Amino acid sequence: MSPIATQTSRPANAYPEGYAAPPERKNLYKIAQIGADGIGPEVIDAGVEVIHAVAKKLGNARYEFTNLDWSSDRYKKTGSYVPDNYIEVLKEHDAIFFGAVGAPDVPDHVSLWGLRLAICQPYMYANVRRTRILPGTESPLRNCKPEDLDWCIVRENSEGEYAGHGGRSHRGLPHEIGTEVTIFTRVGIKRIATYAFQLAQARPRKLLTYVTKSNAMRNGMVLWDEVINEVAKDFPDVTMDHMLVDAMTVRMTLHPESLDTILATNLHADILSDLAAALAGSIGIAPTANIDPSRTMPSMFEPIHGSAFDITGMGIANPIGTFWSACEMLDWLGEHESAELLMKAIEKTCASGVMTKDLGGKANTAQVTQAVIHAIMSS
Ligand SMILES: NC(=O)c1ccc[n+]([C@@H]2O[C@H](COP(=O)([O-])OP(=O)(O)OC[C@H]3O[C@@H](n4cnc5c(N)ncnc54)[C@H](O)[C@@H]3O)[C@@H](O)[C@H]2O)c1
Ligand SMILES: O=C(O)C[C@@H](O)C(=O)O
Ligand SMILES: [K+]
Ligand SMILES: [Mn+2]
Repeated sequence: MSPIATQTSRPANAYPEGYAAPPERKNLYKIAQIGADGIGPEVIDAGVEVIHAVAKKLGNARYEFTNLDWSSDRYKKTGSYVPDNYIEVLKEHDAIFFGAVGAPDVPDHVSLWGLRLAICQPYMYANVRRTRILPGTESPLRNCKPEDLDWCIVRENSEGEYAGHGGRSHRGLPHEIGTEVTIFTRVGIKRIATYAFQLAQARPRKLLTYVTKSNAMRNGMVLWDEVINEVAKDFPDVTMDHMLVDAMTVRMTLHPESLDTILATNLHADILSDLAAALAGSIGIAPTANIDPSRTMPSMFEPIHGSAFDITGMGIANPIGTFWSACEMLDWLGEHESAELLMKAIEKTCASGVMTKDLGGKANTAQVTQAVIHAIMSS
């Protein structure tokens, strides 16, 4: 167990700029809008509204959204989530603003691979997931104050347990086999580790905890440990420690203040980031940035949650995770002032008690959206 570091100030939405030059400011940004399934379109429509409000307030840039119908409905009609030239279509945009994919009448592995993974897996190897306890909201952890939980999880987004390798044989027989082959490569580990160190370095505490399971998993996870320790030599100013993933769940719950930047594999970070969102109050608040650090592809921004069949169409989905994802998008585009304005408006709205049911409030999606827009316009 590592020493418990003390909290400094709240970090800005800092992204490392070590791979590609920061983008040039533009007057007009083209955004691919993919609400997709379930509550996805509900929260993305709300997100588009607040981005337009930010643009109106600051008058520094405009945002043009291309509303793409890539979804399970499209799949059911045409047999495909995306058109054949989907990468070319996306490349005409500066960023992708994504809701969620998954429908009750399509197998989840078909929908996920048909859309989210088709876009992110080959191109956006860094999945960045920040977590904080927003003002006016509460952690389910007893005595956990907002300053005790301020994390940035870096999830490997291209390989690992979700590489898509494996197969099925002897179908339907008692000795049927299914394999899910985990792929770890030196290249894949080195690039995500470098990214995570740069991100940790950009945050005030300069503290990186990396997570593996290199006791039971004795090949690929040991390669992770080795490569991360090699990369660490280039970042002497970053304090690093290591956790096995099972013990990490305990540390997140009992010593949240001891963590800052967290690096983990595709599967481990998928699970730990949902846990992080819940420990900060709700899965409905947490953002995701799927980043291509080379800026060859537009990066994709989405709330951490899925399509939430149980509340679809009720107008009660929490849009904060989507708004925070919009902040991440604006920041990645280089519109730092816009990102800051939107984050302040989110915080002000939560602090005023206008919140959805998942956070213990009474407001619906539209009321939270209007409150955030009001906070933007009156700032
Ligand atoms: N990135 C993605 O597109 C993504 C992510 C996760 C799950 N999924 C897909 O979504 C579908 C449902 O998955 P699931 O149920 O495991 O996870 P989920 O995130 O959709 O829902 C889990 C629980 O959290 C609640 N919830 C989620 N977002 C909320 C919000 N904004 N406000 C209030 N409550 C919210 C839901 O009502 C549900 O009770 C599946 O098809 C799954 O594959 C997609
Ligand atoms: O892991 C995925 O790709 C789906 C979902 O669980 C997510 O976290 O985005
Ligand atoms: K999502
Ligand atoms: Mn997930």
